Amino acid sequence: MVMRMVAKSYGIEKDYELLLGSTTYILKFNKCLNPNGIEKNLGVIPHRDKSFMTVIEQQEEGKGLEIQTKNGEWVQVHLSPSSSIVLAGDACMAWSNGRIEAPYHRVIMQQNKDRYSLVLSSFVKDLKIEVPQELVDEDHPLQFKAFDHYEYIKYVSDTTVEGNRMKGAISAYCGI
Ligand SMILES: O=C(O)CCC(=O)C(=O)O
Ligand SMILES: [Fe+2]
Repeated sequence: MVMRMVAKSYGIEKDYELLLGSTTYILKFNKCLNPNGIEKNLGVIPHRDKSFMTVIEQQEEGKGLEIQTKNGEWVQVHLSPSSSIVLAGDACMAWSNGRIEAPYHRVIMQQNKDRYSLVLSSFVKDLKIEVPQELVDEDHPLQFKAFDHYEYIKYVSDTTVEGNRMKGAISAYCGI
């Protein structure tokens, strides 16, 4: 829904519909353990999602998820149990020719209890992700070559933890 609106505003609905036809989803149940008094314990390491899009629901109201701003500051995302947050992943950033930023995020544990969240991620299967022509012009030269999403995931997992932490993994993989 969010993506459909974004695609419409860029005039690339047809390209988006094509991707949607090849989209698969993975639902992950995430548990971060009680930090047992350790202040500001890291729950999830800073990363950019390797998915196309991610939707996060946090079980309880509270702090935890943080997103890094362009000037390097970490800001807390306040999520109520009835709301979700939509994050763009690396694949969406590349597809949009860098127009849609995949946020660098992490989870910081600040309460003395386990934290549960539901993470729904989308991936594009059996179709190369290619920047729509409409998003390339003199002011916006092509930034990413066409790529296979699952090959990209394989590339990242082959480079182990380092690959997952790498902020610029997608640029290293298919950047121009
Ligand atoms: O649990 C969360 O709120 C975020 C988890 C996350 O960033 C991820 O699984 O990629
Ligand atoms: Fe994430």
